[in-house]
Amino acid sequence: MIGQLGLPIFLDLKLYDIPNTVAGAMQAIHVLEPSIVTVHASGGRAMMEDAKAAASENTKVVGVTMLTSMDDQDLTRTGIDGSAHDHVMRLTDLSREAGLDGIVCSGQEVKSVHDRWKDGFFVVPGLRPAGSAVGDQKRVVTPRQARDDGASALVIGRPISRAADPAQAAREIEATL
Ligand SMILES: O=c1ccn([C@@H]2O[C@H](COP(=O)(O)O)[C@@H](O)[C@H]2O)c(=O)[nH]1
Repeated sequence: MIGQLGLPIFLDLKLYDIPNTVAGAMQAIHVLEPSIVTVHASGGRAMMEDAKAAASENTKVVGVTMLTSMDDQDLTRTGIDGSAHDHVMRLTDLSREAGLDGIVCSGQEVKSVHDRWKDGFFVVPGLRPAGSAVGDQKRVVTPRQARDDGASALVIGRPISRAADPAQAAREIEATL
């Protein structure tokens, strides 16, 4: 339906599997002609290389670095030492080396990511307009902050979908940009 409306399709599949399986999934979605597909950067370089190779020519493949619902402490609990910032930078570099088009990161890192990858495509979720409920997100910034810091695409879910008047909420956010 979205495709029939002529709107670009963002498939946030967050693929995370061995290279052969991820490549098969990428081939299976050719029919949808997605503009953007996500894979987990922590799946490794070979997986990302094969994902990109199997994607349609017009599909941007972006690597999810570290979920915006996690902070430094959550990262440590997964067995990874160091800060969220450092982890995102490491996975950004790996995504770039693998030939991806860009990454997914929080608005707290997008300025640094943009500084080291000038022509990358950066998807930023975890966005909250001032005063709106944070919910399960931990690394949040406002949509305006993310845009000013170099985000290519803003992902805004519940502040719009759970608003009493979603269309009005979207307009109010747009007015801040
Ligand atoms: O690190 C990530 C990666 C993806 N998401 C996705 O973005 C939206 C955010 O929804 P909100 O309601 O605005 O929190 C959701 O679909 C997530 O799966 C993310 O939040 N963080």
